[in-house]
Amino acid sequence: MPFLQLSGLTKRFGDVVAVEDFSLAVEKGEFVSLLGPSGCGKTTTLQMIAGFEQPTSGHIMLNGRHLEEVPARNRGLGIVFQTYALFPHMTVEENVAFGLEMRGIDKKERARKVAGALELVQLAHLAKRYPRAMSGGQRQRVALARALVIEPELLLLDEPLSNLDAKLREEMQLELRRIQQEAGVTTLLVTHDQNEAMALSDRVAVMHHGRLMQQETPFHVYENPKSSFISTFLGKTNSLTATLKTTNDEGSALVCNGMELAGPPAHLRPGPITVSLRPERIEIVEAGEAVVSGPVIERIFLGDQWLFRIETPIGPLLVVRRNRGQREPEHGETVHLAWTPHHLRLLPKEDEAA
Ligand SMILES: Nc1ncnc2c1ncn2[C@@H]1O[C@H](COP(=O)(O)OP(=O)(O)OP(=O)(O)O)[C@@H](O)[C@H]1O
Repeated sequence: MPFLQLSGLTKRFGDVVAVEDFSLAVEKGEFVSLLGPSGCGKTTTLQMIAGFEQPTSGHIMLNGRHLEEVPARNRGLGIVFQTYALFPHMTVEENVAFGLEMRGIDKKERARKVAGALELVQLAHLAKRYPRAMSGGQRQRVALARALVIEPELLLLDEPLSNLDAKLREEMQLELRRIQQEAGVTTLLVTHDQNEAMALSDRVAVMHHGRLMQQETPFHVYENPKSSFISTFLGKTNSLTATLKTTNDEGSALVCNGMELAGPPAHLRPGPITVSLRPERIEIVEAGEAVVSGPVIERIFLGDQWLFRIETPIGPLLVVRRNRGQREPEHGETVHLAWTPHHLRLLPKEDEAA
């Protein structure tokens, strides 16, 4: 039996179905992200696990116990919110010690555990500080130490890094992963930030309209999205409308804006489909090798990479190239593009409306 098992979890608020028939299994020590756009039901799912919301139906099992009947305070979970929720009148060590005090842990043991938790988040030197005299990143570490000090069976993180600026957020992502692995704690993270979910998680569970759409490793979800919603939500992609003409074990034939294209074998019926082509899969080639050609209509330098938008007969294509310090096409210059057919992902058309 998995360490955490959500089975058929559903939550309705009046007419609104916030979470629908959501099932997910998480193994001990695993880091899983619930990823999805605003309003897809991520927080509601976390709140049901935490015990702040009652499921309309479904079950939550943690380490062999049914959690539905257990009051929030007795679930023994570590929780970190976006706002950190530190006590402003308490020092860092008092904040971290609070949960232990509530549990009646004696002073000596408390001091030992607090020291260990502050060590883990690398804040031992700031134990006597007050939260107001700390940066956002440091406060976030205090919140983490406070959640981890009780040695929770499960750590729940609700958008914990979204109040930090971009650079600090990236640093804290690495930190969060290190801390989670060192503590070995099973972790569920709620985020709408695909980079964060990919950087941190063993597995990503993508949600849309209260439902679980796909749950696999970040690499697998990125490379093999099940729907066009997922392919556009996770990373950048070129989404093309096409018609699948024929398919067999060798490959498929597509028509996109009147142009014939070769694709990989498809598990779809002939007819309208969506084709996803990742920008980093498109190469700039010589005229003779081109699948499509067209002028550069946008050219953006991002330091480590270049983004180009090329006007082609199958529509504008986004192309990403690693900056290697070499000459890159100019605005208006005609470029020739190619890709291998098996890099196309053929997805059902209906998904777009979902
Ligand atoms: N207490 C509530 N009463 C009524 N509707 C609610 C309540 N809480 C959430 N909802 C609705 O349920 C849906 C899911 O909300 P939820 O907060 O779980 O989404 P989310 O994916 O976490 O979004 P965000 O990232 O914006 O917080 C939304 O349509 C929301 O308006």
